[in-house]
Amino acid sequence: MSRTRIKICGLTREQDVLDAVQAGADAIGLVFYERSPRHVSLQRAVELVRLLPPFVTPVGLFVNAPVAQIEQACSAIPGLLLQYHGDESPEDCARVPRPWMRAARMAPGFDLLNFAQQFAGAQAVLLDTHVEGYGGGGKVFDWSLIPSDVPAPVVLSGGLSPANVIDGVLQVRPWAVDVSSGVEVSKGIKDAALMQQFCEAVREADARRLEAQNGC
Ligand SMILES: O=C(O)c1ccccc1N[C@@H]1O[C@H](COP(=O)(O)O)[C@@H](O)[C@H]1O
Repeated sequence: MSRTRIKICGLTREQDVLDAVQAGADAIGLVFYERSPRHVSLQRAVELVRLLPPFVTPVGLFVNAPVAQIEQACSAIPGLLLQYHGDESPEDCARVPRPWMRAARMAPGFDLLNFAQQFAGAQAVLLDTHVEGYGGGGKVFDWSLIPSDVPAPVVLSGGLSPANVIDGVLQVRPWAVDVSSGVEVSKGIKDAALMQQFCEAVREADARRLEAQNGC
């Protein structure tokens, strides 16, 4: 069993990046969507990424962005993983030759298997709750909507917090979890203790999975 990877999204401040790394984040998310309260400029993103140690991945979140903007971000931030969180088509997602994942907006009736097949070039599908706007709404969706045979690594997202992430990991068994609102004091301002609790809860869930697997 591989441990559950952790992405903390929507970082805007140096101290939050340091605290996220200290807590054990595997990836940090930088929101390049101008309408988000967590939006960062490219210059700011570059400053934040400079604080990352090796093996912590910067993720750039885009919503229907022009290709030139994505290319500019990729040139400025080597190693940027792209998160497409809008209405991008599979062709849109493949335009910039970088690893990418595509967000699915989960709601009753949504055909996730078909979606994952359409976006077969993705490194992962990120499952977020269907909310007004595009995401970061802090709302949980019904995890029973997720089929057991999604043909791509799953990143579970949408309203996760230290209080519910153990259940999420045990029920969904995702490749990774992604959190934003659930570790914030206000939009774009993270809380060190909440990030720590979130990462500890994921470790606890992994330990319980391992125990169950070993029949303890
Ligand atoms: O964070 C945002 O403001 C945002 C804006 C537009 C699209 C996605 C956004 N955030 C992503 O939404 C999910 C769920 O976030 P939350 O934990 O429910 O707040 C997550 O992947 C964020 O990266």
